[in-house]
Amino acid sequence: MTNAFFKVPTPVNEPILDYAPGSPERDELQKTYAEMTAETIEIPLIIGGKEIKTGNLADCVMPHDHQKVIARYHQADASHVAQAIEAAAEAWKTWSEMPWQERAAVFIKAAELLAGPYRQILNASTMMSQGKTCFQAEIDAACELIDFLRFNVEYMTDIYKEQPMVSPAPTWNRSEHRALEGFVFAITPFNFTAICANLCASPAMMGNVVLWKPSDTAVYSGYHIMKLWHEAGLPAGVINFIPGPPQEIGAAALKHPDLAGIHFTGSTKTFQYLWKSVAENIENYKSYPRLVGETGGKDFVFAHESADVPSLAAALVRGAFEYSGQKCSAASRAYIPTNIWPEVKKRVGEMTAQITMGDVGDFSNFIGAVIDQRSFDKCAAFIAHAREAADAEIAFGGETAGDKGFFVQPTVIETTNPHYKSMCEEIFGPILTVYPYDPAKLDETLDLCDQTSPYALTGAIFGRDRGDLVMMADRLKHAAGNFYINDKPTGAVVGQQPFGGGRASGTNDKAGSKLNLLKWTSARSIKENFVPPTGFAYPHMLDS
Ligand SMILES: NC(=O)c1ccc[n+]([C@@H]2O[C@H](COP(=O)([O-])OP(=O)(O)OC[C@H]3O[C@@H](n4cnc5c(N)ncnc54)[C@H](O)[C@@H]3O)[C@@H](O)[C@H]2O)c1
Ligand SMILES: N[C@@H](CCC=O)C(=O)O
Repeated sequence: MTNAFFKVPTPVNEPILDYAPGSPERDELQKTYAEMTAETIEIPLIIGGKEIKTGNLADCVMPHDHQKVIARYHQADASHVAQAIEAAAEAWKTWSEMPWQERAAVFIKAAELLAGPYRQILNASTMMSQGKTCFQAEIDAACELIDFLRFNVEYMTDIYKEQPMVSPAPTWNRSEHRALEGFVFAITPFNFTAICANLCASPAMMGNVVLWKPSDTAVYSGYHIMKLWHEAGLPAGVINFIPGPPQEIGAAALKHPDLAGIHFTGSTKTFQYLWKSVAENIENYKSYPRLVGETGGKDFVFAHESADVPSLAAALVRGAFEYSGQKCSAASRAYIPTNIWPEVKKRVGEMTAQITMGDVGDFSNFIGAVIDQRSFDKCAAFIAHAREAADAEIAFGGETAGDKGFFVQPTVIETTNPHYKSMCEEIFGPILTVYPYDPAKLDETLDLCDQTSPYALTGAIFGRDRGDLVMMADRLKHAAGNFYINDKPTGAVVGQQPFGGGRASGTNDKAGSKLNLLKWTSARSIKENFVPPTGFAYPHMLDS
């Protein structure tokens, strides 16, 4: 029992290390990467803190060298889901009752471990399994995850501090926040180690227990996250790691009466499937499962003719091609006025030609490969379609090479048709489609941008005149949950631009914010009456 209102350490964004030649962080990361790629590890399930080997093995490979097996992981089946639910229920008894400051301490410690000894382990594992360059791994697996952990602890205390405004005498009104009754099912994508960890950590921080099904292409970094939680002192059974076939694991968890929430990031199609499954089972649950999903995007850059050409061109290249366009925020369609397009195109072409692509262990590369064969084939199909189309052409790039790694050259498609296939559909690869528009048709082109895709995740506008910027921002108000003015549409930072989109892009619960944490708690309003009435009659019933 402690008598104090604790104040948590004030969160600050983790500084991004630059990995310049000769820097200590570069040496350490290169050494860690070399050591980790030299061995093939075995990855068990982790249920109730115990390692479980099912014998049903699958491989983890590197996207830039897909013959290189870095791990063999044991896959769960429906029986392991049942075990994990049991282990989680057991852990819930103590974890959901643990004082908040003790839960906070686990995640603050995890942040410090990650800022220190775990930094290069998580960076190297993200480079190896998800094909990120050192810089892209650093901003994700190290900085963003540290920020999620530190800032969420602060947001959690903000939630707990909020109390009813009024307690008329002789009463005292109070609010308390309970864990959800049951387990949260965290289903995570391949592309951000920080997102995968946070989808588990944010419900757990609020006192919940979690079943975690990682993407089959991010099991390797996921396993290292589990080690981080363990070292930070997270009790057994709070987060249970169950990689394996999505349909089988999903079906077993989704129909269970104790499903209290789904914390998902991934494609729109998968989230819609999950939502439908919950709807079909709705009568079987003990409570209404909370559904939080951040999903696909078709993110845009829209330029006014007054846009600064050099910064617009740089934003297109970085926004579209960093991490091979595999950020949900990546610029994938652009609307550029015809009177500035020739100059923008020249600059984009010059920069694109300088992009280096290859093994991410070679720090001179700007990008690696796309995640897997499926993604490679999808990119190749979009490129082939553009080569054949009468209303589109390949302006730059367009080469692919899949023998050693899943390499797709950064590609710019130019189209005369604002509804051309790659202006509308999410690709999730290094392909940017540009529609040069007549500047006299600004108004209708803004409508096109707003209405062309079902998504509303990120978007950027470029221009100089404040009146034009205000008008464009207003017209595109619902087209993006993360909106940028004269900047690329990627690279949101926790504590600065909480992340998430609307329409088909998700429930917009803003990862890395109080809004998200509120989903993982069930409030109880308490009224205490110090002088309760002793009779039933109202004053108007009394004799005068
Ligand atoms: N909005 C955001 O914040 C955000 C962030 C990152 C990625 N994304 C989106 O994620 C997608 C790319 O990630 P991905 O390829 O890993 O997505 P995905 O939908 O293929 O997979 C996401 C997760 O869902 C699981 N899954 C798939 N089918 C399932 C089923 N039937 N039952 C249970 N689980 C199932 C997968 O195994 C994986 O763990 C893109 O669409 C991207 O835009 C969105
Ligand atoms: N938060 C990241 C995108 C996450 C999705 O993949 C960004 O803003 O670039």
